[in-house]
Amino acid sequence: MEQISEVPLEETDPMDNRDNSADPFYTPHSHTDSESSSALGQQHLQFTNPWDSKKIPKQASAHVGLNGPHMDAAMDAEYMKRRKSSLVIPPARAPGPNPFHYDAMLMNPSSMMQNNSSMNMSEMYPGGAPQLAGQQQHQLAPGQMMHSAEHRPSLVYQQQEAHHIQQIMQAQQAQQKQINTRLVPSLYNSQDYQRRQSVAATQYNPQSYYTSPTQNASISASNSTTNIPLISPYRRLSAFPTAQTTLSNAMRRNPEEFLNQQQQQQQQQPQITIPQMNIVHSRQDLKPQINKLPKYRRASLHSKTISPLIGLTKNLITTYQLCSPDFVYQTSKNPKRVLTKPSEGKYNNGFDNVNSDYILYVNDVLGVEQSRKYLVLDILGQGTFGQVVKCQNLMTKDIIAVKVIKSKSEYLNQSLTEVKILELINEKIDPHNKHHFLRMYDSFIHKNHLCLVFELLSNNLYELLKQNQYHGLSMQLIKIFTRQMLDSLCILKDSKLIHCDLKPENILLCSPDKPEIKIIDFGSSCDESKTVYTYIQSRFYRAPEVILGIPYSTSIDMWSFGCIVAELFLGIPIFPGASEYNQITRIVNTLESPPNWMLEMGKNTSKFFRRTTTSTNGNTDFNAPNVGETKFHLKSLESFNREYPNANEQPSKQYFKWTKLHDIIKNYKLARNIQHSPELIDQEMANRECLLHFLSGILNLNPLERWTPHEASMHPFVTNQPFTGEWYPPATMHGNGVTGGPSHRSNRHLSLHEGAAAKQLNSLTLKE
Ligand SMILES: Nc1ncnc2c1ncn2[C@@H]1O[C@H](COP(=O)(O)OP(=O)(O)OP(=O)(O)O)[C@@H](O)[C@H]1O
Repeated sequence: MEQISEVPLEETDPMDNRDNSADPFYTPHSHTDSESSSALGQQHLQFTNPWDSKKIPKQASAHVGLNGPHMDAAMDAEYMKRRKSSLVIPPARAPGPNPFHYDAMLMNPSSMMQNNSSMNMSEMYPGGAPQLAGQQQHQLAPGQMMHSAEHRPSLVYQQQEAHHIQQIMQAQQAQQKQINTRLVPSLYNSQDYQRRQSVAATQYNPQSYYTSPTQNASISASNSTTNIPLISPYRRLSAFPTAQTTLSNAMRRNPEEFLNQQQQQQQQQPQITIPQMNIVHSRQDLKPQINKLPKYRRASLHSKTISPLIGLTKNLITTYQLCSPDFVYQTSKNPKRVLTKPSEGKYNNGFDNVNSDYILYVNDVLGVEQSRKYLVLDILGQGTFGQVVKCQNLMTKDIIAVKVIKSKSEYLNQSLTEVKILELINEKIDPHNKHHFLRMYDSFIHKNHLCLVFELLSNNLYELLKQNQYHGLSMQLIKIFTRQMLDSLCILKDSKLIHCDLKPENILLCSPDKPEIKIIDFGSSCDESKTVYTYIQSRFYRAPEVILGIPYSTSIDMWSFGCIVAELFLGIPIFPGASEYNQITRIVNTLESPPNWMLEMGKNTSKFFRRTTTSTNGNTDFNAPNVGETKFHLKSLESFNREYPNANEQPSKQYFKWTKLHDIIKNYKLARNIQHSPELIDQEMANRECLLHFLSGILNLNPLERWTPHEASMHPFVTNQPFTGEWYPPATMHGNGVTGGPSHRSNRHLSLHEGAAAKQLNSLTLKE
């Protein structure tokens, strides 16, 4: 099989292709292309880790509407404002007319009226016929307005505010003389409309039919133009109080008596209770009150009521159909949105872009066989090997994920290995789908592209951290993920399979609301006895033995696993190396130097380390032949740049205040909600102690001492047994050649193991 070419030390790393748009670790030097994004095109919902209420950051808490200690006053006020407006309940309404008639009328009232001449007014407007301001103005001279007064009150749908009423009462005498000629509904004042919209119907007061002379003057002026206020007539009508014609006659005969009667009637009528705003102090206060049959909700097509939220989201198509019976939804009529970037055709008869990626459009169909046709719905991610799209099986209607591999032969060949390994895992190794491996359903070729059909999963762990504003997850959640990853790693080790590309991007949640994960992307995987490639693993998660160029085994997955666990705690990668030199520098500075036997064996050791030999007289002689004790020193930045001027290595960016793993973990900031509880702080610090011990057993530079997944599974961090400060893995059948022992063995012990280690590693075939 053709090997993906080795990349010179100073070049960018093809394994790094995460979406770096908001990544604090993004440096152009450290990644290949920012287009290659695992989250390309995805809309990132603001994720607030549902299993980690403790750690929800301030911003995130606002997103989910959580109130409480995380909210500051300004946010609180804004939050309340939004809640207030959503609590305003519309007034009781007569059955509404077809809103489309109204809209059309607003556009062209006269033609609309003509078009609807066959329809009688009561059919169109069951609540009473509205009169549009402009239309009214056109048809009636000021003196004539009273003739249509029977209809006019029907247009008044909102109550006046208290001070208006007072004004009205004062002007009542004057109005009595003019009432027949000056009764103009205040509705036409669109500002009033806007202001009153949130005032509920219980304050409805017939006095509001009257307007003050000053108001009338301004209204008359505004109505003298043909402007139609930008108010939906549907809304006007919907709030229209019924039986207005008789009322207005009575009102005209004796307005004073009428008003008194109305006031008395109103006092006798039971008051409608409007929901009151309450300040939300805690989560408890957010308990929703659910009415089985809420008022004012529109009916669905099946005569059940549906909430406005459902109506405008889940039931959008039904909502459209209710508004316009002619509306028919057809996906095929949707415009085809391109999902691939760049979208210009270059190869494969224009089907592929410059990167040999198939140019995908929404509503494309992948596959030709009847039962294997997949309708493209959206993009899920993009990686080195191709694009992953959300699709629907046109026959079964199942929603699945399809990975469309690039059409280049090296990617195709490598992906055929992924197919073989996934088939092996799905059919033989984990036939009952119990060990957190991705399921593959099908594979086929479409326009020279290998397509792999997978079960649809949710966000990957990198996206999870990103959406959590790069804050670490709770201990509880880290433990849940750790157990599942270890379960998979045990199975892989027993099957002698190496994943070779474990990273947060390749661990996906099964669904957004459950802490259940699966491991994906077996495109770089291999059998432990066939470790063909030396340039493997994404840099941040690359094991020291791979960097140094010595034979490797399943223990490289354990290194990546350790880096992932640390990242889940810290929220950001523990070793975010900008180059291989930078990567090994970070590892050495944070942990320790690799043992001598590794450096002696490493093909790449001389790139990064300077060998010194202590001569017999005790002087350090860099160039002396091997006499006395040999030591390795990491090259300084200056000497590395002198040797490899093209590398142009930059000083390490410091993402943590502390250098050593111990200090980084211990001093990591405490979650806000435990900061004031000494008890919770003690518990957190005990958990950190245990995590630190766990990590130091896994992030052991010596692959032969690094804990195996079976050993790690027995650690108190995983089992939740009490951690006493010391723990040694019990001897297991699954060791790395050295059974048991703490991560920090003495140098004396190490030297004893060196011979055995070298022997064992040499027995692994290294084909290059
Ligand atoms: N089954 C799936 N369901 C949902 N999303 C998926 C699925 N498989 C992959 N993805 C998304 O697509 C991204 C890329 O997938 P994958 O890692 O398989 O591609 P790749 O080309 O092999 O990437 P890499 O560069 O890591 O090798 C993943 O990080 C994930 O976000």
